[in-house]
Amino acid sequence: MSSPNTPPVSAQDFAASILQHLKTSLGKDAPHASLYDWRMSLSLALRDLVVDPWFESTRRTYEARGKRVYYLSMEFLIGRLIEDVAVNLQMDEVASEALESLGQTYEKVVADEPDAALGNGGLGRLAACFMDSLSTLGIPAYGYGIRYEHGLFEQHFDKGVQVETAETWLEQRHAWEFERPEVNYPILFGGHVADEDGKAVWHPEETVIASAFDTPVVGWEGRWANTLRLWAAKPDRNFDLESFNRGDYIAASAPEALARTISRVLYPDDTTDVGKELRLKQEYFFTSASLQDLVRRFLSEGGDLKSLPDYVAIQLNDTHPAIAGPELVRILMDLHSFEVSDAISTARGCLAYTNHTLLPEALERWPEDLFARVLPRHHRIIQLIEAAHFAEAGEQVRIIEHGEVKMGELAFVMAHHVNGVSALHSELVKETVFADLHQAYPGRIVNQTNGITPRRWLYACNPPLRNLINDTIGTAWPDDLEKLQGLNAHLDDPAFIDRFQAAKDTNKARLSDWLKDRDGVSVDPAAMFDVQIKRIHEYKRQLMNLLETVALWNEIRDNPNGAWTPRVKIFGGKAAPGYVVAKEIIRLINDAGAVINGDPATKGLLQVVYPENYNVSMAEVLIPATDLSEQISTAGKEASGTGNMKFALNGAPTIGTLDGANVEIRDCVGAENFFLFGLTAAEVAARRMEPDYARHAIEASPRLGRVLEQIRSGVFSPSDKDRYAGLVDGLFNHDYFLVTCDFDSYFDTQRVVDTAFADARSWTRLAALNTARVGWFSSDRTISGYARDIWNVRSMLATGSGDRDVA
Ligand SMILES: [N-]=[N+]=N[C@]1([C@H](N)O)O[C@H](CO)[C@@H](O)[C@H](O)[C@H]1O
Repeated sequence: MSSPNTPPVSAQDFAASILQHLKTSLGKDAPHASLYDWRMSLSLALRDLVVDPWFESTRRTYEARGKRVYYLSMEFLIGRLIEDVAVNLQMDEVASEALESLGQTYEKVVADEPDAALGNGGLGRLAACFMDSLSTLGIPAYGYGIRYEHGLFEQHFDKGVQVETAETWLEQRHAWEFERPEVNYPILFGGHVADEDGKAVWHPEETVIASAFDTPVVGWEGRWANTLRLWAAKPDRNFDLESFNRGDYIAASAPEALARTISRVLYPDDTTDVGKELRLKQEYFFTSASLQDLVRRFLSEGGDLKSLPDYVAIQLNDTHPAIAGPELVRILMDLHSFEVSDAISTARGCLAYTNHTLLPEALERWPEDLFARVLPRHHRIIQLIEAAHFAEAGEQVRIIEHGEVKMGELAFVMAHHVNGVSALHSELVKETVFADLHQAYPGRIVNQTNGITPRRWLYACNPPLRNLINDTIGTAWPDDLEKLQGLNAHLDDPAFIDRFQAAKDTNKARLSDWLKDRDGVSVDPAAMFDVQIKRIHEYKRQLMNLLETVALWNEIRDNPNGAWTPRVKIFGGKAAPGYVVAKEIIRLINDAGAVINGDPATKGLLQVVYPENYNVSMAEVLIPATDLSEQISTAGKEASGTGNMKFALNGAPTIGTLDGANVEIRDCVGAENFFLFGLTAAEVAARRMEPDYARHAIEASPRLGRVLEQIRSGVFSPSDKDRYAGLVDGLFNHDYFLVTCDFDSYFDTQRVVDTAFADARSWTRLAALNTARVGWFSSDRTISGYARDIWNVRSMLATGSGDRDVA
């Protein structure tokens, strides 16, 4: 079945199209084709079906003079695209049949595609989910980012230690992009600003060219397609032949190498301020290119820049593109002769900013001298913006302070709206990081709780459950996810519960086969798959999960005849290469896992698995197979989380704290259907005031004390006894994330989970209930909220005149 808007394509026709591309695009005939050839031919054949809706969407937006959304993000954690496009075009079954008729296996061909890993974690994946929802809702939009040559590093374990190697997604041709050599912009750096005839004129020292690569993003049923425009850096001058002829080959290729450095690699830090000059240049590079591009488009459609806010809604994904405020002011003042106050108000009318974290180390602050050296014109403009802000709201909050340029404050002052990413987080943003600005600009901070696209995170990654849902409530849910509520009526239908269990079992069997094939690891699909997959960070408390695992190991060995619920503890996640403690935690999980997995006393009852190189594609295999979702961050620290939503949607109940979007998930599924533990955000703040709170917590918990002593004394590092002494001492002396204080509550709640899981039918009912009640966490709902409350844009779909209400 193909979508109503794409021409019906039979498997036979589609097979012919694949063969055509094999011949003319890959220059191969079927008998000599490699997996790469088949994968590319399939991708190109699918891409052919996206081009018409893409052109149509662009044409209709142009004709309607509709308002466009511009989503500026340093990260787009896309993953693979074949299945996403096939599913959105309703071509997945046709594609599978076509390949089969050509003697190929769809799953095998799909798995050959490298992930586009242009992001670190939640922030980057959210941007990718948002692009899918913008197209599905028919909202005209561009995503703007950087076409990194190397995405997030590849993670390997060397004796349990994380080692990083460069990611190489572009070593092979990227099938989904269209190069736009005609779309390029000069990006200026350094130099000085001179006052000439009363005007500030920037004389840059360095110029790099930003060149565009476009990827169409098609929505559900192919009704609309937007553009993801990624910028690559190129030198502004040709190859230096003279140096080459002189034999100075380095000098000859230096301009190219230097320029390309800007889009060479993604900085691997998640929720940490990078603070490096190259990072600032990356942020300005893509932001300036994007603003120059959208202003050119607006003017080419006959627009008057004074009305720019009526046609352009720019969303800043965190502070990484916060330079957009001064840059748009520069473009309006220096290139279009706006007065400073008009330039500032016009720019603010276009800009909105999303805050994704409260962690102080993540708030970007650039040394003023570095900033002024790299962006001398913007340094001046920020002083003008700050002066206007002082005039409007007083001088409580400065943008430039203590020799630093604070990008959060700059983004806030230059935005008409600022939003947090969960209800709890948005309140904490008002009470903490932006408390003064909230006072000065009441009503500017709003909430837009995150969401996930159900097309990738249920329809595509979980066929067994998808089919069950289709059979039970029909097929309208993929772009109207709250329709899943219809499953509530089936929770007490034994046949439905049987099928739900069967779907989970199929996914668990698939995961165990995947682990066996990939890593030679055998897991028992009948055991509870207890999964924590996310970036490694102390506030996410993978360490507490490991401590509980060791405590359970002790408990089982102490009570070998106890009625233990077999568990497989599955961890997945990368640590930023420079994050020493996080890398220690990874090593400890692997070291402890090796000892526990080798212990005959607990074999079959407890196992630790940590597959290398967690990424989007791995999440798509792990999440459908999960029984228990670990969302155990210190309350007040995880702004939202989005993995929590994916697990619940795929029928995995949550053990978690009242943090981020966990709070709203618990509200949706019901408190009795959520395994809650731990201190609340307010209690965390109070506990931190108590002296020696960690030591007291450990003294009060012999179970925890025993585990810490085992780790400190080298039980899991016999060849290097003191390997974890520092890590354990750290818990005793400055357990900032209250692992020690929440441990007992966490351990006890895990035992409640054991008992609940032992009753298979009621557990399956609980799992199905989660799926039924988390439809609200669709990124379609999130984007509808942004469209209504922040962007004031309308969908182009229903009536074709851009006035369908997307609320
Ligand atoms: N940066 N950043 N922030 C995060 C994630 N680490 O990427 O953004 C994500 C997307 O908003 C949040 O879900 C998550 O809680 C938050 O920590």
